[in-house]
Amino acid sequence: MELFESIDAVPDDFGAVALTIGKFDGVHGGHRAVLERLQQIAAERSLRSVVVTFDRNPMSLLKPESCPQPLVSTGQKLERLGSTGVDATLVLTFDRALSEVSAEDFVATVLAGALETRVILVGADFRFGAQGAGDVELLRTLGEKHGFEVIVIDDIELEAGRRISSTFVRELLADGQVAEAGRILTALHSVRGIVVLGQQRGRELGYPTANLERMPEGFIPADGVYAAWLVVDGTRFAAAVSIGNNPTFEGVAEKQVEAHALDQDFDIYGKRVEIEFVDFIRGMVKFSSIDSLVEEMRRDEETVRTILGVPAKATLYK
Ligand SMILES: Cc1cc2nc3c(=O)[nH]c(=O)nc-3n(C[C@H](O)[C@H](O)[C@H](O)COP(=O)(O)O)c2cc1C
Ligand SMILES: Nc1ncnc2c1ncn2[C@@H]1O[C@H](COP(=O)(O)OP(=O)(O)O)[C@@H](O)[C@H]1O
Repeated sequence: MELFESIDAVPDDFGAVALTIGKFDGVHGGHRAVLERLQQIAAERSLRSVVVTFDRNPMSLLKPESCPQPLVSTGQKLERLGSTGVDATLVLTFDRALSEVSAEDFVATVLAGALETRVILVGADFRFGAQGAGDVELLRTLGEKHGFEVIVIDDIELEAGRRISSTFVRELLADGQVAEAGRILTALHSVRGIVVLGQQRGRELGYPTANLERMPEGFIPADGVYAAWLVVDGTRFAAAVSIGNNPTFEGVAEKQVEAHALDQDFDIYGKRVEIEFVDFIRGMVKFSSIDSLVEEMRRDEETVRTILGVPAKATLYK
């Protein structure tokens, strides 16, 4: 996938395109269905398939108090978009200046200027331009002027009838339902960040944990214990993950996202690692003793083995 980080980066001879435009937060199943349709249309008409997206949620600038936490960072989003097979993604910096561009000027400079748009796929509720003044109707009118067709795509629904949306995935994650979220995302939900120093206690408990930096990439699921994969330098390790402020111990103010890789002993401080959530095991508990915490962690480890299909360590007889 080619990546353009501004309209100026699009080469003049890039060619005619079919495009879709949006936040694509999470690149969930609904997004993927749209991107498949986009690629079909592009192939039928010998056009290149392009996604136009933003470097942040426009709401973070326009209405920060009600802007939701993103499901994925821009980096994670671009990786996921790349895996869908689209030819290119144009990432627009959503700053004050862009927020003030009128609907007409946006179409003239981006869709009909930097890009040679022939087809655009949008949802029925698509809004664009300053104050969201542009709608599908206006886009159609502008399409006649600039020579592109507008195709409106229906909402993609789950079997249960609920619309697939980033909001739905966010609600599931905030409730710890990572397996269900993964089903809608069509990929495991993940967070990633640098491994930093924790309280240096894990090793003493028999469960060293790689603690992620304070603001990792990706939406942090509800506090609790999870079965997950810890990805280090491209290798996946089965892991028991804990999210919360370790209530058994006093004085951890910040929420910790930490992963214990089963059967491993490695030094991964300073590495950028990814945690892919598979299933929820239990909530965070304030134990009355460290022994009862460790006992529960042992049970968690066994549960992780069952969920991920990792056999128990071979017992060594001396
Ligand atoms: C599988 C697992 C389950 C955990 N469950 C709890 C828990 O229920 N309550 C709690 O206070 N801490 C829990 N923790 C977090 C531990 O308190 C924490 O890993 C330990 O204090 C080490 O912290 P450190 O990495 O900052 O040294 C859990 C950790 C793991 C790996
Ligand atoms: N199996 C393992 N899973 C996770 N981290 C491990 C493991 N074995 C060793 N480590 C290393 O030990 C560190 C965690 O040790 P710990 O005593 O919990 O200290 P901290 O409080 O800094 O997390 C990790 O950051 C990692 O570098």
